[in-house]
Amino acid sequence: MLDISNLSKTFSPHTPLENKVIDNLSLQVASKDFITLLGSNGAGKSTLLNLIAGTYPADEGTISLDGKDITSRKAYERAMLIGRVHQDPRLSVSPNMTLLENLSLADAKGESFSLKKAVNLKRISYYKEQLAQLGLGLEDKLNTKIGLLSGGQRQAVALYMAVMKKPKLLLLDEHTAALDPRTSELIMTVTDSLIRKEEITTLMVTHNMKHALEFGNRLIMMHEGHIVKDVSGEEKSHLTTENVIQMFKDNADSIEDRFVLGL
Ligand SMILES: Nc1ncnc2c1ncn2[C@@H]1O[C@H](COP(=O)(O)OP(=O)(O)OP(=O)(O)O)[C@@H](O)[C@H]1O
Repeated sequence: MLDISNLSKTFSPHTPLENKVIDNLSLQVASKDFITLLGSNGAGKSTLLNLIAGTYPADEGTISLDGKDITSRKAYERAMLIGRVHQDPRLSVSPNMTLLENLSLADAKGESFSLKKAVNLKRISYYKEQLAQLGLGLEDKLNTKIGLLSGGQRQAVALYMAVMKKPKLLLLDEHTAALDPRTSELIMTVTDSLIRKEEITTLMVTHNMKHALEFGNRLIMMHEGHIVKDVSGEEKSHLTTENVIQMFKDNADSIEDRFVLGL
């Protein structure tokens, strides 16, 4: 489904700051896989997601999605196939626009439109129905600017917008990290139910070990631009936090406090 082959990326090449962040990485992701991606700071997790999304090009290697080679496609072209939610909601939604305007824009993704034309009043009852299922009271906030919503509500909107057009792939980059623990749990529940409902293949970067264990069918650990551990199915379902801490000890230089705090 997602086929990454011999991918490499070096920042600031041929300078004293040269940094090979992704090093000949290959990864095959099956349709409907939900992968939790762990790794220490600077392991290359966000860079991998950025390369998949086309934020910047890879130096070497290929990426194909659903049988199509997307390696040289621009980010906006890939956005038709790939939904994305970041830690910072401002990267996923437009805070100065209302919820309705944001949803209308996401709904019109890939079409030429003016905002006035794009705000689809006929869709309001559909949006309300869908938003009500998220259980965060968003169905009554359609005319509220996104910037005035709570952090959890914003991330729920970002998630909903990311999956609205049924992307082939969903990339989640620490999308609950800026939320308080209770809201983070709530957004993970919403995330899991949207992924299951829409059956979307997902890669989720997280520093929360509990989430990495509880969600998804496959867990990958990265270190220094490599995949150092890849556990799936039965084996993943039996993993414990102690196992993951041991994985860090065996494969990474150190384990940071924020991983342990995620327990
Ligand atoms: N656009 C960029 N230009 C230069 N260096 C970058 C760029 N993006 C990332 N890096 C560097 O690449 C390395 C890997 O960064 P990346 O954000 O992919 O790591 P990560 O595994 O997501 O880490 P974290 O868990 O801390 O978010 C870091 O040393 C970072 O400073």
